[in-house]
Amino acid sequence: MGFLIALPGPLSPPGAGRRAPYFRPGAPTGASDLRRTRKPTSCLTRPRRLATSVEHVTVIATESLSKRYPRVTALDRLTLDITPGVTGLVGANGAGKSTLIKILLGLSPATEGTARVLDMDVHTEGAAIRERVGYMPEHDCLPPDVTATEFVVHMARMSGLPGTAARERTADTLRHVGLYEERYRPMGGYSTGMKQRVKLAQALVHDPRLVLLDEPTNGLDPVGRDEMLGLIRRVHTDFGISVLVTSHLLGELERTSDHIVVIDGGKLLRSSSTREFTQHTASITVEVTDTDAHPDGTAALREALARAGLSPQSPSEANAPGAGHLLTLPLDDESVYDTVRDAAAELGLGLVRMEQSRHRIAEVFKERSGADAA
Ligand SMILES: Nc1ncnc2c1ncn2[C@@H]1O[C@H](COP(=O)(O)OP(=O)(O)OP(=O)(O)O)[C@@H](O)[C@H]1O
Repeated sequence: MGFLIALPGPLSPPGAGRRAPYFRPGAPTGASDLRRTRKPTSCLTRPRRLATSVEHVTVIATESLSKRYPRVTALDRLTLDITPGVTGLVGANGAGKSTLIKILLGLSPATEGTARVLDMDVHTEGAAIRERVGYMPEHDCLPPDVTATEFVVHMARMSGLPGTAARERTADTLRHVGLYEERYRPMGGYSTGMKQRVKLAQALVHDPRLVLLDEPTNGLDPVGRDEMLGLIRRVHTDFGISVLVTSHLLGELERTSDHIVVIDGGKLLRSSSTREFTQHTASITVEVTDTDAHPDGTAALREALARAGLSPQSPSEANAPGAGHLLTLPLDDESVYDTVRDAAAELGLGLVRMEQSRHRIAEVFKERSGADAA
């Protein structure tokens, strides 16, 4: 979905140009009040609204939400309850992620069911939702001849920020996404990673309570992905803004998200905390050093453990970097820890790591589809 950066004009969806007023309901609204009360740039320079006692509050709630196009059902009776924090929405291409975001922004009507965002009805309160929600579209949609500063200032002004505040908040936001040095260059010369950062900055500049990020790691190399995922995590931890972030890669969001929702063919496959997804398995992972006496310490330990009646294995991701130095062992009881420690000590090997293994999200689904096929 690449339809929206909220530029005014015929290409903008109805209401897309309405972004957040700078002041929250109940806050002072006049320029003189602004001068009297607070410095308008402070929001991105200090933690704000960190979710504490309101963890139970629902940020997004859908009930039996469906969207049918003439030839395809994009969403099929989807019921979700998303709380504050970072939520990963994972699904293959065509699973319905962008369709869900369009409905949540009040830009596309659902065929059936209901959806509420920040306790507002997407059907009747779309404009109010867009005032309080930031949105980062999936596709490249930045004007090439415009600098990042000009663009983000424009978006901030459209959100109702006065000129000076818009410029100051733009500088803060671009600094937050790591584009401060490059902010006066036309965006046509930016790399994909820089463009993604500008899109993130414009989603944040109006101080939203929630941001919807559609495939923010699209087109990025592994380092760029890691950096973007780190930035997204900080949007919540540093500023208390809730995040719904989509990806078609199952494992990508597990370090970034508190909660993971998986959809397939518009249907909900699973929604649970990342911790539940990646719960401990009943095995431990062990890593030891090599020594002069045992140049392959891992092999020596494997033999010693086998002699002690254990069944050491190579980890399931055998091709992963460093996997050749790891052993996994079934954790039948706590004595396994002692056996490993004693074996390593007898061989004179340093014990680098001995920890209970965790599921990877991808493994959970591999196991499940294996069970389904059986
Ligand atoms: N305007 C539309 N008219 C008809 N079909 C559509 C429309 N928008 C989306 N679809 C279809 O709905 C399904 C879900 O599309 P959607 O864009 O929501 O998926 P997605 O999970 O975001 O995937 P991607 O990351 O590839 O965009 C797809 O089969 C798509 O072809």
